[in-house]
Formats: sequence, structure tokens, C-alpha cells
Amino acid sequence: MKLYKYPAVEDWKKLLQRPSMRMEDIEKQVTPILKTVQKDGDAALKAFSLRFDGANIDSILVSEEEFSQAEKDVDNDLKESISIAIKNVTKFHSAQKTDVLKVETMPGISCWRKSVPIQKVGLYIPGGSAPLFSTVIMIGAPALIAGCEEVFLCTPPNSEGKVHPAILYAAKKIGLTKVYKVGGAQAIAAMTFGTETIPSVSKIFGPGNQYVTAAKQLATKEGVAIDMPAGPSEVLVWADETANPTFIAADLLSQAEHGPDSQVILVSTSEDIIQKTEAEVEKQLSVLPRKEIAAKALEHSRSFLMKDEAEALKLVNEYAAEHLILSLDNAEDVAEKIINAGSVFVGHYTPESAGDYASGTNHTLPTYGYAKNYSGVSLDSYYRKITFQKIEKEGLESLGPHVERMAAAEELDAHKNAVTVRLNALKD
Ligand SMILES: NC(=O)c1ccc[n+]([C@@H]2O[C@H](COP(=O)([O-])OP(=O)(O)OC[C@H]3O[C@@H](n4cnc5c(N)ncnc54)[C@H](O)[C@@H]3O)[C@@H](O)[C@H]2O)c1
Ligand SMILES: N[C@H](CO)Cc1c[nH]c[nH+]1
Ligand SMILES: [Zn+2]
Repeated sequence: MKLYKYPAVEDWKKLLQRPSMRMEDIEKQVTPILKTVQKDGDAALKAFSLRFDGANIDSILVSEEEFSQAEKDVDNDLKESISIAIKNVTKFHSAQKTDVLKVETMPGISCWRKSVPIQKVGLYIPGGSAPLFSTVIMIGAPALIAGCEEVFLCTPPNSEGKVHPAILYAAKKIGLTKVYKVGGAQAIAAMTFGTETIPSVSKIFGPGNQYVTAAKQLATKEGVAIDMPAGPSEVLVWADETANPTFIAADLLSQAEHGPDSQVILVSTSEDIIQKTEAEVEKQLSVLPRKEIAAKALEHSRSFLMKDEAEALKLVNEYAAEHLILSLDNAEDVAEKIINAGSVFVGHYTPESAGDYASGTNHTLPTYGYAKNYSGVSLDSYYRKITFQKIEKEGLESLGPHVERMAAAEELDAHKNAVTVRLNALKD
């Protein structure tokens, strides 16, 4: 991790850049995949699975037998942990339900807003470099809590054409039994256009690599909604002199190990903490099974020595990290001042991994600085909010003349007439 001491504000934008490929370059690779799936359907899905995953797929839909085998292959300890994760995620997301909001804006005029679940949603579960069964819980459980009618998931097969048993186990455990063996941009294309086997959906959820994320963004041009751009994982740790370098190094490596295009950032006003953390990162990295992946991510990761807390706060908000860890003595106070982040982990004993798996918050979060304008997945992501209104006769009598006047001023006589004919009827 390269260290930048007291970086000048005018250099921040460049120094805080993510390592991802340029969108135009990825689009060039992804667009032909989308077009081919739109044209050739299942045949294209099978061909891309062979090309990108080395898998020969017979049936794209996971069978009952595969689910039963998965049940046997997942050990009881892991089943217990999955249950706890489901319980906490369900508890946090169920609490996000809101009542119908009804307001009488004037006597005789009622306006209300109701959350209505999106009917057809497709979930993408990453599986290229690690089988992220925790994502099944994160984006599957809220879909069911919200009451979405059709919910299914797509995930890449391994080279034997199989889906990891924990993905199938977690899916069945939360009540999802339609799983399609297809990954990457081709899965996003299938959920966008539909194929012989996979139905098209109204909204696509789920994180993924740069190809998946670019495909999701392109899917929006076809009228499909997406949760958000949730690409390669990132974490920013802001640590003061009370932080423990062993903890911080572990947190940084936890996201660096996701992929070579992940990025981790350390911010501190203490050079001593930065140096000790760098040493710990080297030590812990050397024994990590995924050390090659993590080492690549560290090549474009950075440490920033800042002159004071105010400057550090500005830099942290400018980066808009997917995950922000506040390893600070006054972490709770600082948390109040965070305006750009996907999810914030407050205090020395809040590892980011807890949120990845089981504390209750959602791990599907905006990356690449999109935390400036997008939220992570929550129960709300599965609803549309529909507004309603009912106007009684007395309400129209008091509001109607104002609407007539405004419509006339906009020179929209038909709008005005829709009120006038009713007011005239009331006078008769
Ligand atoms: N932001 C979030 O909320 C969040 C959450 C979990 C994971 N993630 C990220 O998700 C990503 C998962 O990535 P992954 O690769 O392990 O799995 P993945 O399932 O996203 O992607 C695997 C697929 O990528 C496609 N692919 C691979 N190389 C390709 C190429 N050259 N051209 C076109 N397509 C290609 C293949 O079809 C393959 O099936 C990681 O970057 C991880 O950090 C993000
Ligand atoms: N850190 C990822 C989100 O960026 C989520 C995850 C799943 N499993 C492990 N981690
Ligand atoms: Zn993670």
C-alpha cells in the first residue's frame, strides 16, 4: 500500500480513484454477450458457461436431487451459523416495514402512500472466485419479507457444472427453490430479456464483478431496474492512535482478498499506526490462502496520513467507501458526521466481516463512489411506493378554484375543465 503524506486537496480525486477497468472497455466486452443472449436464449447461456466457467450445462435449472444433495453436503455447524445469519438479517429487514402513510392535506382531501412489492425479481449470486452463499441471505430474505411474488436466483456453475451446496442450502432454507446455473453478464442478460428457461424480471439484485456490474448498468437501458452498481469490494479504515494494528490489517485484508480489483484504504492522523498496520498487513498476508489475490488488490490500495481529524473526515466523505470502519476512540461521534458511505462499522470491535455475514445489515452495497448517490439494499429496494388520493365534494370546492387558476396560467384548458365540470355539477 503506497503511503501519501498530507496529500494536497487538488490531488485527492486522482489519488482516490478505483482500480477498475474503464466502463467503455468493459461495455465493449459485455454488449456482445447481452446481444447474443437476447438472440439465442438458452443456447447462448450454455455456450457462455462453457467459455467463461468451463462448464458443460445440461439443465440450467437446478434439480430437486441437487437440492437434496446440498442438504447432505453442508455440515451441521455451518447450518447453525446460516440460521443465525438468516435470523438477524430477517429481524433487521422486517423492522424496516413501514405503515401506510395517510395525510389530510386540507379538509376533504386525503393523500396516502403505500409500499407495493415488485412482482418479479431476479437475484444474482456471485460465484466466480468464491461461492458467496451469504449473498443469498442478503438479497433473498428481504425479497420474501417484502412479498415479491416471483423470486429466483442465478449463479455461475463451477467447472463440473455444479452450484456450491451452501448456496443451494441457503436458498432452500429461506424458501427459494428456483436456482439457475448461469453467471456473469449472460445471467444479467437472461434476467433482462428472458430465455426459454429463465423469465425476464422487473428488477435485478445482487453484486458481482466488473462484467456483472456493467451488464446490470446496461440492462437499465432495456427498462429493467437494478438495485445499484455493487461491484468489486472496498473498505476504508479510519484509525486513530487507539486502534489496534492487528485488527486493522485483518479488516483491510478481508476486503483485499475478494478480488484483484478490490481496493482498501487506510486513513490516519498517526504515522505510527500506519507503519505498524503496514507491517501487520505483510505478516498476515503471507499466511493467507488467497494471498496472491489480496496482494494484487494491495498494489492499488493506499494509506493516507492526514494533518487532523477535520481533513481526514473530508477525505473519508470524498472517497464514499462501500464499507467504512471507524476504528477511533470517538467513533460514535464521528459516525454522526459521515455523509457518504455504503455501511459504517463503528468502534474497534466491529469487524466488517460481521456485516458481510451475520450481524443483520445488508452486505449488498454501492462501490466505486456510488455511495454518494445510492443506498445499499434494504427492504425498500423491493417496493414501489404508490400514492393515492381521494377528494370529497367539500375538498374540491375549496381546492378546485386554485387548480383552475394554475391550469389557466399554464395555458392548459383541458386540465382546468376537469375541475370546472365538477364544480359546475356541484352548483346544480
Ligand atoms: N458490492 C457488493 O455489495 C459486493 C458483495 C459481494 C461481492 N462483491 C464483489 O463481487 C465480485 C464477485 O466476482 P467473481 O468474479 O468472484 O464472481 P461473479 O459471479 O461476479 O463473476 C463470475 C462470472 O464472471 C464472468 N467472467 C469472468 N471473466 C470474464 C470475461 N473475461 N469476460 C466476460 N465475463 C467474464 C463469468 O461469466 C463468470 O461466471 C467480487 O469483485 C466481489 O468483491 C461485491
Ligand atoms: N464484502 C462483500 C461485499 O462487498 C460481501 C461478502 C460476502 N462474503 C464475504 N463478503
Ligand atoms: Zn467481504
